[in-house]
This record gives sequence, C-alpha cells and structure tokens, in this order.
Amino acid sequence: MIFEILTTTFMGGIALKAFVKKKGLATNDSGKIQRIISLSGLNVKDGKETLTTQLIRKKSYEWGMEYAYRIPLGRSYDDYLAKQRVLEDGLNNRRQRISIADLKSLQLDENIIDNLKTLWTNKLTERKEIEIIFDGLLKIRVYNEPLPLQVPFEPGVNWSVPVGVTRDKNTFRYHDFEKIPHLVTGGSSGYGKSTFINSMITSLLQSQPDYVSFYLIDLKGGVELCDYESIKQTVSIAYEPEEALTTLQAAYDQMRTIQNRLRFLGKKNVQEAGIKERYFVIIDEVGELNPAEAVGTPDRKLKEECQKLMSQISRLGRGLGFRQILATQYPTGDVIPRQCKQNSDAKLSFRVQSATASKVVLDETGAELLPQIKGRAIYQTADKREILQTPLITSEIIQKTLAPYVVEKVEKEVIVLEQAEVEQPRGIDTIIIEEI
Ligand SMILES: Nc1ncnc2c1ncn2[C@@H]1O[C@H](COP(=O)(O)OP(=O)(O)OP(=O)(O)O)[C@@H](O)[C@H]1O
Repeated sequence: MIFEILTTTFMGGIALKAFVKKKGLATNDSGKIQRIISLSGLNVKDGKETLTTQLIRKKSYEWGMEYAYRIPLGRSYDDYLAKQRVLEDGLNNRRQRISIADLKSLQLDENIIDNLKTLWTNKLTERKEIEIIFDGLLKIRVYNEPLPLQVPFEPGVNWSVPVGVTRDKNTFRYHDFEKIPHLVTGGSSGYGKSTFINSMITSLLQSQPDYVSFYLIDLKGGVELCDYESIKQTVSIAYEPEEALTTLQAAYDQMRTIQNRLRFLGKKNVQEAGIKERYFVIIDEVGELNPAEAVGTPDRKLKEECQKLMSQISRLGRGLGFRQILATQYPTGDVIPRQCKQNSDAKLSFRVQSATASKVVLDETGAELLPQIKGRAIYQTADKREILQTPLITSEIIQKTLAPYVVEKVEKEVIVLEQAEVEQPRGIDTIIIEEI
C-alpha cells in the first residue's frame, strides 16, 4: 500500500514536471515584471552604467502579490503607468500563466494529467489584472482574481451612497457626502456615469427620503434623469441650458436663504444648527454648459452665468448643506469650472480615451488604462485612489424606490412653494405690511 502511494506520487511528480516543461510555464511574475520593464525601455542608461528599476521587496496578500520598486533617476511614475498595458499583457502571456500556488493545489494522484488539463483550460480563460501606484516606491500589484464584471446595487446609509466593490476583499466602498460634499465624474460614453448617478439618487431616496432635495440638470435630452421629474424631492429639473440657469439660480437662492437663516441663528453650518435637509445639484453632461463651446454671445453669456453659479455652489455649499455632482463624457480643457474642480475632493473616472482626459477628471493619468469594462472606474479622494466596479442598478429597483414619492405636477408646485415659505428666514430687519 505504502509502495503504491509512493509510486503514484513519484509518477505524478514526473508527469507534472514534464507538463510544465512542455507548456513552457514560468511561475515567477517577479522575474517577468523585471524583464518586461527592461525590454520596454524603462531602465535608464547613464554612460556605461544602466540604472535599473530595483526590486526592494515583494509581499504576498490574500488578493495577490505586491512588488515594490525603487525607480531610477530620470524616470517618473507616469513612465511606468504608460506601460501598464504592456506589463499586463506580458503577465497574461498564455504560455506562462500557472503559478506555484496553482501547482500546489493540484492533487498528485493517478488523475494528475486530467487535473493539469482542467487547470490549464481554466487558466486560459482567466486574466490577471494589475494596478500601479506610487508612494515613494513604485508598487505593482498583481491580482489573483479580476474584479467582478457586475455588482448588484446596495444602498448606503444616511448621506453615503454606493460607489462600488473594491479589490480589498470585495468590500463595498461608499461615498459619504457629509465628509466630501462635491464629486466630479467623467468617462467616455457608455461606461457607466449615468448608471452611477441613478444608483446615487436611488440610494439617497432610500436612506434620506424626508430630507433630500434635488436640483437636476439633464442636458442629454432628458433621457437620463426624467424619471425623477415627478417625485416630491425634485425641486427643479432642467433639460436645456436656458432651463439650467433657472434651476441653478433656484439652488443658489435656496442656498442664500439657508445662509441667512444660519446667520440669524448664529450658527456656522447646517450641522451645528441641526438642519437636516441636504440639497443635491446634479448636472449630467456639464460640458453642455461650457462657454468655450457656446454659439454666439447670448449663449456664451448664459453659460458663463451657469458656471458662475456652479462655482458659487461648490465654494459655499459645504456648510450650507449643498452637494454638487458634475458629470461629463468630454473631459477636455475647462469643461469643469476650475473652482468646482478645486472644491471637489472626490473624483470618479470611468475609462477615458487619453491621458489628457484622465487628467481633466482626476488630475492624474490612469483612467485611460482602465480595461474596457462597463462600470470599471477609479475612485479618488485626497488620500486614496482605488479601482472598483460600480454597481449596476436595475430600472425595477429605481421605479420601486420612486413610486411612493411620485406626485401630481400641481401638487408638486404647492410643495415647492410651501418649502420656500418654510425656508424663508424671519430676520430682524423684515418688515411685514398687512392690509387692514
Ligand atoms: N456598473 C455597471 N456594471 C455593468 N454594466 C454597466 C454598469 N454601468 C453601466 N453598464 C452598462 O453600460 C450601459 C451604459 O451605461 P451608462 O448609460 O451609465 O453610460 P454613460 O457613461 O452614462 O454613457 P453616456 O455618457 O453615453 O450616457 C448600461 O446600459 C449598462 O448596460
């Protein structure tokens, strides 16, 4: 019996070695990365010397491996980012994709060849994803599993909304509008901006239906946000730039009203005053309000006016309970007003077409290197940058969430008027003249 086990194991070992040799399977990503770096010209020639990208350490995590490098003088993080695709393709080269961990998991029994074939077939359909970050050292993370292609919607609590699933043990990341009030999102057409906006609005309606108000501007012909037109939480909605000015003006006036109220109460911000209402100004395709693209003087003036209001809302909104979300599929030049960009500490970028476009949304390159997967995005805050898969919300969930809040148009106008009255502060210098 012992003899039998020993011979099977021995024969299995020989078969495994032969298979690996035949398929040319290298099992070492570290060596491969080093070779790709060298072959793609990332090392630097200094006279006779070659300054190399030096591996400092490698560490194994649950999700995969992290390799930390010191980069040579004369190279930047961007140089390595530009080679991300080369690195990823090199690591996914079909001839060399089985790791030692994979081989260890194999059963060394009489079915060894069949087991190997199954492993080989599975491996051919799997793709390793990598991420490159820089924090003084260049870190290349090689993930065992790709992120899921679809993630279901999960609502947030209070003022947090779902952003997506991260590689960090597939945990859901939420964006908290109380901590970071404004957000910019961008990406080429069809990668998931509108879907993200829909899950954000739905989440807010589920978590804060009594305190959330929306000022919506949908300049994509009304196809994306029209579902929210008839809910009581939508104070104003616009589908054309002229209407956008009215909506922004309404938001701005409301913001000033709250400012007066806080002044009257002697409080610094809504949190201190215990004011629970929050106002979300959401503009889908902010590029349509770019004065640089205006046709004629009146159009330019209108768009300049809109941008001025957007800048004011982003500058003053934080303490007054105003949150601004700007979305664009044309991330070029000044499409997002500079002040809005500076006041938005959170950015969510889906795949874009160029490094320049990535810089417009994120202030950094990288979003052009995202895989061509819908919903795949980079979420960046002041201290963190993560790749994640945003949730895919279904229209059934949206409609079910909206249903209790749908009101008739006339009824809605009364609500808006009533709201304006409630918000109107009774300042000490208010004069009330009554007819007797
Ligand atoms: N998170 C996601 N996961 C999987 N699929 C998604 C996700 N988001 C969007 N999609 C798919 O991509 C399609 C387009 O998404 P969406 O309309 O949100 O893109 P967009 O970036 O707003 O494009 P455009 O700017 O042209 O309107 C959706 O209909 C859906 O099928």
